[in-house]
Amino acid sequence: MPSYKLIYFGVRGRGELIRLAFAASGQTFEEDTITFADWPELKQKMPTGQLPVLEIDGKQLSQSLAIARYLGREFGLAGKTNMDQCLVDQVIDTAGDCLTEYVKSHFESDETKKAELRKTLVETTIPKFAKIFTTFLENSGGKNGFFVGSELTLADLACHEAFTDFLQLNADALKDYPQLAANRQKVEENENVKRYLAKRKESPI
Ligand SMILES: N[C@@H](CCC(=O)N[C@@H](CS)C(=O)NCC(=O)O)C(=O)O
Repeated sequence: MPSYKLIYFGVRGRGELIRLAFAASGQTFEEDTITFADWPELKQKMPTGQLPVLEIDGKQLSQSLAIARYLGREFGLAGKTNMDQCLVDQVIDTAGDCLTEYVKSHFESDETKKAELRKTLVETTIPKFAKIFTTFLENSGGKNGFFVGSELTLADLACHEAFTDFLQLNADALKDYPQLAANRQKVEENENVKRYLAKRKESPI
């Protein structure tokens, strides 16, 4: 078994799909949580000058989604066929788009602009993504409430993570999307994920 070390900040952010992939697979990994005070020095030593970085037996991998997909393939969460992998990937990349939108408001320092960005997120962006994910759920041929195949994949984990952000802005964000709400529940019923979520610290991002 290789040794895994995830280097990231103490937030969910772009590290969380990686953590969820480890958690769902019951795989152990070490976490090196970087403080913002320590970051400028460490930044120089990271391949892209950004985090997350996953070290596998000391080899450094960058780019959160490349890392998540690698782990997905290692742990059987990536989809079984080439087509299934693409169906999983379209959900992962859409969840990445969700995060990109969410962080715009999160890191906005002007309170008036922040409120405007949040209003757009709640009224327009979140419903738009909820519809896209629902279409994926309907069209990807998944069974048992999962996006792809008949078991949990990175697609389910990525959508769960995107809505962890969105539900903080609007607790009713899934009210009109029953298939998505049911998919979220399926993820949370996974015993490994349930254990992980029960211990996870609250984080705004
Ligand atoms: N495309 C990269 C983006 C990585 C990224 O934006 N990392 C941010 C944290 S989420 C970071 O390292 N920020 C600190 C910096 O750029 O100095 C990925 O998905 O890993």
